[in-house]
Amino acid sequence: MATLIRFAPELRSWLMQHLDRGRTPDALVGTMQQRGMEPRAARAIVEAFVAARLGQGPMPDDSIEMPDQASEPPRLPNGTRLKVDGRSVPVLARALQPTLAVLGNVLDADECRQLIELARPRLQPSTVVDPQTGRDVVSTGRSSYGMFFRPAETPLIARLDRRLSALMNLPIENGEGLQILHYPCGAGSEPHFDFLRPDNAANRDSIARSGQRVSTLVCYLNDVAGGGETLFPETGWAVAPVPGHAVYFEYCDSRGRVEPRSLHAGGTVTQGEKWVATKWMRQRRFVSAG
Ligand SMILES: O=C(O)CCC(=O)C(=O)O
Ligand SMILES: [Fe+2]
Repeated sequence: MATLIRFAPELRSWLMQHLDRGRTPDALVGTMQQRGMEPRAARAIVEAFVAARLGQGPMPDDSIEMPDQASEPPRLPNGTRLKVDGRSVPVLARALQPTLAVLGNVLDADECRQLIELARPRLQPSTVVDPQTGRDVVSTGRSSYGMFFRPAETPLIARLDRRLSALMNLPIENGEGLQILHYPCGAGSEPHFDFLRPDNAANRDSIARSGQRVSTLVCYLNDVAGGGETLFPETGWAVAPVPGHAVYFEYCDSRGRVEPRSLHAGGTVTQGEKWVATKWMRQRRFVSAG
């Protein structure tokens, strides 16, 4: 069941204008609440406009449908400790909306070191998909280096694929190959979403094969002398890159609705260097383009 919420044309143009100017969804919801709108309705309206701008649905005209049911429970299990692969993984911090958690003891020191050494000779400048052409171009904002392991490429990778998918509470086959990123001093990444925007053919094909990306686990592999936090500007969180720890976040529900508050960035490394291993999970079995 859903409730139809109607709104005035003035609200529509006010929202479009302020989203164009880069105001955050939270700030807009806050203003609408101050002007007397019910919080859940305000959030549903703003989310519908944000989703439409991300190519995730039609631009609302004068009404939206607000689902009556509460939001879905997170995929990340409850509790302060997760038991996975014979280890006890503490949940050091957790937020519900959006689902965001800092996990300890995800990788041990030897695993971190091995991942860096296996990846080092295979690193390439990071690329982003050009929204106009759908082609990979070397990113100017990111200025990091990266590589992908194939799923279960070595016994170590197979073990980590198993452990990380168990932590993320999804079948191992839904996982993309583990990605390693290296940020030299001065590098970082621009605020971005990990879900795929269907505004180019490569992303549309990828979503058709494997479904949307639903969750991310970024594992920190080394001690960063300065900077390099993972930043979530919509929540105010800055997660410190502590070796062996990881930050986990979810951004797509079972109906394919994406979470704009999952916006995040790799803060600039101001001293030393930063290495991470990223696992992305899909709605269904991951089938690569090749
Ligand atoms: O480096 C980080 O902290 C974030 C990495 C990231 O956003 C990604 O791999 O998608
Ligand atoms: Fe990301």
